[in-house]
Amino acid sequence: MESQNILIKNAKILNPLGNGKTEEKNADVLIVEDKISEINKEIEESNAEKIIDASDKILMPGLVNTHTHISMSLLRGIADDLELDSWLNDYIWPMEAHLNREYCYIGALLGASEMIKSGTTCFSDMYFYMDGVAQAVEEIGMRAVLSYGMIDFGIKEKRENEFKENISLIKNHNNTADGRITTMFGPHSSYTASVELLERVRKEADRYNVGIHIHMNETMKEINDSKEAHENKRPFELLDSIGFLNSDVVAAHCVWLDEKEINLIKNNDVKVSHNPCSNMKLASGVAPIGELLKENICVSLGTDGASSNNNLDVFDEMKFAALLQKVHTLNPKLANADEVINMASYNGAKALNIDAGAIEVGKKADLILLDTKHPNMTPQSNTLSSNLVYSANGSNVDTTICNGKILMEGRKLLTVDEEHILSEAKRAIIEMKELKEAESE
Ligand SMILES: CSC[C@H]1O[C@@H](n2cnc3c(O)ncnc32)[C@H](O)[C@@H]1O
Ligand SMILES: [Zn+2]
Repeated sequence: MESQNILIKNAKILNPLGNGKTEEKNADVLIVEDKISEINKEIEESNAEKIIDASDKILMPGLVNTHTHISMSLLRGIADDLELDSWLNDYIWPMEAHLNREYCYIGALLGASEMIKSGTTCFSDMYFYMDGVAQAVEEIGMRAVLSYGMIDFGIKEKRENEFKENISLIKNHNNTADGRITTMFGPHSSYTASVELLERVRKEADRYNVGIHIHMNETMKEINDSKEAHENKRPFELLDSIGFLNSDVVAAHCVWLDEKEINLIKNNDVKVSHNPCSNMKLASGVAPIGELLKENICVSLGTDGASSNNNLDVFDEMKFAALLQKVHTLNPKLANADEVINMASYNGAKALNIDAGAIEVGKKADLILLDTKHPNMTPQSNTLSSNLVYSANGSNVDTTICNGKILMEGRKLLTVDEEHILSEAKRAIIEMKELKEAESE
């Protein structure tokens, strides 16, 4: 993709400050190569090859989705209204047995298209055939942190294979695609990965200087099973006992936490990815976000896969994050719009160790423009945060820019053929269903 200087004129800017607050200003923003190079009242037009008139638009950082299984977009709607255990064991894993590199590549293009169209510029993914996912990310132009989902169920040969897969992902793709792709280790959870696997993940993550992406404390069953299997230790206590916890760990879900585990998260600076839609849909529970924020723990937002959500729209996730805490605690002040905007941008970037998530000179130019000329964005609320969290949805996003390149403008995807992706995705899921049918005959 060609690099061009982009000048965004007359934008209403919403900038997360990282302390749970936001600032609003009217200014022009100049993008040079992959970075924001100037923010000023009036920037000279001759500085730019491309000018975007943002008079009726809100400019904010691209959203960061810190927990996805992007290729699961193919499995959207195949199993609804189930709790996690049955959903995974009876429906998802039997279907995933028929995945291959090509399907994961197509699923990733489908998921990435949906994300770009709803304002997400970066996601953290844990799945299979990650080489195919990396190819999709490279082509479509998003930023992503990729991990291979490691499951050994205590089987040594399986464990060796999981390390081979994740280490080859790191060797082939860490810091590639102009720095847009980085990698992590992805042990699925402490109920599917053995202690031996988790201990080695810590060592290898230190050796390769990459982070760790893991599901944690998602259901009450998980806590009970952990206590039974590991001398009364809850999942975070187990990970603490093997020296696993550190500031490079992104823990998805964190629904069922006791006080001791919240202290472990805080003291080890573990990053929490909150997934309210998935937690509600799988009836997993309500994460104690108020307690985490009180302890200044870095909470970001994730959609989880499109099969437990059932979309990848982080605007939905913001709204549900705010509403769920209010109805659960009967406190309308909890998870306010500013806090939620910070979770979806600044905190997500911090969790994934990427230099984006805010509109500041020197940051990566990962930015989105929302069109305010829509009935649901009119009249404008008292604050831009209120508009964006409570009124907006992903289809209000007009323009998506990642690493200084325009990926969508006027709602048209520029780097890929959307029609082709949709038809390929339909073909892939039909083929997978046929393979599954043939197997059960
Ligand atoms: C080993 S790759 C990732 C693995 O995780 C499965 N998955 C998707 N959503 C969830 C969830 O909410 N909890 C646990 N596991 C989940 C996905 O289907 C893959 O098998
Ligand atoms: Zn998940």
